[in-house]
Amino acid sequence: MTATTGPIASHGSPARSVGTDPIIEVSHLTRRFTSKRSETVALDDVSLAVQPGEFVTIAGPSGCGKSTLLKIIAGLTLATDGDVRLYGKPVTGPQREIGFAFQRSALLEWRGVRKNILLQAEMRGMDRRRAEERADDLIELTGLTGFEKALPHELSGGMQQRVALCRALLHEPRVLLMDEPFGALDALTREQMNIEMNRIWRETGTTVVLVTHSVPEAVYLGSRIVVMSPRPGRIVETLEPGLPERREYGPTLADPRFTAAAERLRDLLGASHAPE
Ligand SMILES: Nc1ncnc2c1ncn2[C@@H]1O[C@H](COP(=O)(O)OP(=O)(O)OP(=O)(O)O)[C@@H](O)[C@H]1O
Repeated sequence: MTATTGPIASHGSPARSVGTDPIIEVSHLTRRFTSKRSETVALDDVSLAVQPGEFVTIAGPSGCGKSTLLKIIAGLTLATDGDVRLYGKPVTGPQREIGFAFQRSALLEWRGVRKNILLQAEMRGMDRRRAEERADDLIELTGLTGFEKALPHELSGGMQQRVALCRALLHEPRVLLMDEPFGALDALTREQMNIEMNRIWRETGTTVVLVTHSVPEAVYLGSRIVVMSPRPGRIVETLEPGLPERREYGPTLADPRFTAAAERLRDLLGASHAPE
């Protein structure tokens, strides 16, 4: 693992600016979906502050409002009540200054790896040369060198997710929102992506909020793990295992701080799955 220089590291050193203002601030958020026949309360009074440089994982049972929370932070859907601030400003519509990665990589089948990554630059009207340099740095960072022209169907699922990740990071967002980005991958590829994600987080200093159903993924990646209840989604507990930022996979999984947090998370999710 080599330290990266150049545009990738341009957020400055990946300093965790503890004690500064939150980069994301969610206050008393409620989201109801109302139709003629029913009303669903997806989120109920959720408050969460994310500091610059944190890696927050959000775990919770299916349907507890995790995706809705990410979409509200991104300004893709509005809250019914409550307030969201990103970079200190109220979120009132779609946010451009973030990266978003989904479970499905959503690549264009007829475009090669590099051109799929550069789509982000085209949509934003970024300076072409800067974008190309940045794309090449990201291709190197994510181990895609040699596959620049490969089409999505020629790539493994893990490689496709790496391309999607490069695209989400191309414009150097300070905040990256990820909705189950590795959920469709096999277990070994998922582990590999977790290891890479930890490295990319450390090397870029990006603030990450990642939604997951996986207990090991939540604890391995998160500097903080937010646990949600079944619908209506509320935050039931926040875990801070205190693991170092650099995490070798095997030793981390055997670390008592990891095992204790994983056990607690399993308990909370298990308890929240119990019939009412
Ligand atoms: N656009 C919508 N219209 C109506 N109901 C919605 C809409 N989006 C989400 N919901 C409902 O809100 C609740 C929360 O959905 P959401 O997708 O946020 O949950 P989730 O925790 O991300 O689920 P999963 O883990 O299964 O992806 C669900 O009951 C869902 O049916």
